[in-house]
Amino acid sequence: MVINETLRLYSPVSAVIRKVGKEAQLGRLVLPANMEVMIPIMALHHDPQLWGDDVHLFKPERFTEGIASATKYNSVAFIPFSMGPRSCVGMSFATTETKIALSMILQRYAFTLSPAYVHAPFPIITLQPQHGIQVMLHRL
Ligand code: HEM
Repeated sequence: MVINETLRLYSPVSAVIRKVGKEAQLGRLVLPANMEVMIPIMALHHDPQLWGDDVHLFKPERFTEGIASATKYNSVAFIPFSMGPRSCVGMSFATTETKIALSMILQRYAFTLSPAYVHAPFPIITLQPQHGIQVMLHRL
């Protein structure tokens, strides 16, 4: 739940681009062949119509009943790893690695943000903390 909520609010990849293979109808739009379409992952993850008025709050409990329930069964509302045949091949690896790293840290330390921390998510190819993330570790 914490990992999903982090990926929602701070999606490392903020958008993906796809090329239209052959002319296609998308709702009222006709997309010509070869047109490039940007899918704004970050905007979808921050859309109050999809997530509610508390969209900007960090609330891992949104995912208590899983992703399908959190997105009200709208499969494009949460796509940090993109979707379809060219979605991220590293998804399971990245998620497992994050769980292992977090559990190794939390078995040994409690941590809080340093007062020096300045919240400044900044997209440079991937989303990054502009001034780093200063934390204070407390050995358990
Ligand atoms: C939290 C971590 C990660 C996120 C959020 C992420 C997200 C994404 C996204 C959104 C795409 C689609 C990009 C596009 O179509 O333009 C992608 C593709 C890809 N990712 Fe990741 N990724 C992560 C970690 C990893 C890791 C750890 C690996 C390798 C071990 C990896 C390997 C790849 C590869 C090879 C593709 C291209 C797949 C293709 O085009 O068929 N990713 N990733």
